[in-house]
Order: sequence, then C-alpha cells, then structure tokens
Amino acid sequence: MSKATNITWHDAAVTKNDRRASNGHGSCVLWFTGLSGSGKSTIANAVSSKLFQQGINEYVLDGDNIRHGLNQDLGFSDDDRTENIRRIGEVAKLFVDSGKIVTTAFISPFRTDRDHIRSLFEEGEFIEVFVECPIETCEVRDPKQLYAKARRGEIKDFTGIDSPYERPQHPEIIIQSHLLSVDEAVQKIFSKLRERFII
Ligand SMILES: Nc1ncnc2c1ncn2[C@@H]1O[C@H](COP(=O)(O)OS(=O)(=O)O)[C@@H](OP(=O)(O)O)[C@H]1O
Ligand SMILES: Nc1ncnc2c1ncn2[C@@H]1O[C@H](COP(=O)(O)OP(=O)(O)O)[C@@H](O)[C@H]1O
Repeated sequence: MSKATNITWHDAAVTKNDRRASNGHGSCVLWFTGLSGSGKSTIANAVSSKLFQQGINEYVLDGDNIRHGLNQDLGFSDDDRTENIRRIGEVAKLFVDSGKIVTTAFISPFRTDRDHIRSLFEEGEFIEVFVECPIETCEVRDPKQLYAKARRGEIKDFTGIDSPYERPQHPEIIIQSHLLSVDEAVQKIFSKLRERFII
C-alpha cells in the first residue's frame, strides 16, 4: 500500500532520451526468470560482458547480491518474494531511466509480480527472458547445493520443490538452457536487442 502523500514528482532536467542520444544506444530491462540453477546469472553475466566489451552502458542486478544488501530484510515467503521483486522492478526502472541496459537475475516466480513490473515500463522497454530448464537438470547442476539441502528438508519453501514457479505465458525470449550453450543464449538475446533497435 502506497504511503506517498504530500509529495510531488519533479521532472528531471536531463531526460531518458537525452541519455540515450548521448550514449548512442537505447535502454531497457532484460528481466530473467527461471528456477534456481536454470542459468539466469550465468547468461545474464555473459550478456553483460559482451555489452560492456562493445562500450554499451549496462548493469546486472543479481538475486543473491541484492539479498545481501537492499533486500536483506526479506526471506522466501510468498509475500517477501513479491516485495523483493517489486523493489527490484523499481530499481530496474531507475536504471532504464539512466540510459542503461539492465539485466535482472531473480527467480521472480509469480506471474502477477512480473506482469506488474512490465506495467511500470514503456512499450518495448521490458524484455522478459524465460530461462527454461527442467528441474531435474537444475537439480543435477545444483551449483550451490541448495536442491540437496531442500531435499533433506534443511531449506523450506524452495522454488520448484515446496514453493511454486509460474511459467511466463508470453515471454519475449525463451532460452532452453539444457539445449543451448551460453554463447547461443547470448546470441539470441543480442538478436532481440538489435531487432528492437536498442543496440
Ligand atoms: N527457499 C529458496 N527458494 C529459492 N531460492 C533460494 C531459497 N533460499 C535461498 N535461495 C537462494 O536465493 C536465490 C533466489 O533469490 P531471488 O531473490 O532470485 O528469489 S525470488 O525472486 O524472490 O523468488 C537463489 O539463487 P539462484 O540460484 O541464483 O536463483 C538461491 O541461491
Ligand atoms: N547452457 C547453459 N546456460 C547456463 N548455465 C549453464 C548452461 N549449461 C550449464 N550451465 C551451468 O548451470 C549453472 C547455472 O547456475 P546459475 O547461473 O547460478 O543459475 P541461476 O542464476 O538460474 O540460479 C552454472 O553452474 C552453469 O555453468
């Protein structure tokens, strides 16, 4: 619930379009969503590195890192996940306003939360990237050994085990990370950025 009373929005002297023109490229959010271990962080960072090498202003907001700071008060209940994603959406909007291509790597398991974030952005600025990977494969990868802990009952409310993941219905990009290499995934995302004249 918003508590924003007696406050006034100020228009900035330098606009998003001024920054885009100065940068020589557009800005948008690449909103990754998928199970733990599906490859969100790996692919988001590979995209970020390639953009950076090309002199493009970019930034990665990563689940684990944000939960160490900005969102350290939040856990993994449904309500906390919703608040986690709401805050990240607002932060991502600031990055897009600043002229950057921001990639976000959060499970973001709930469709209504992702759709709310989409509604914050102008047409074409929100690119939902569904990293689709069978849970069996995520569980074999288990880069942080979290599935093993969840199976032993040491972590509760683990996504895909005892907490739901709602697949996107109309994502702009689907990456099947059990079938594509990281390089192929990066190529697919770059194609979308070119198609939208962002780069
Ligand atoms: N219960 C539970 N369920 C899912 N994930 C868990 C849990 N506890 C800890 N972790 C670790 O936290 C990372 C997910 O954080 P997110 O902020 O992306 O989650 S969410 O979007 O709010 O659902 C997730 O990181 P990724 O593996 O990068 O997805 C895990 O490392
Ligand atoms: N095609 C692929 N795309 C992304 N990650 C892959 C792929 N194949 C294997 N992996 C591995 O799977 C793991 C994915 O972990 P991570 O990127 O942290 O996922 P998430 O951020 O979704 O939790 C990494 O160890 C990565 O090296």
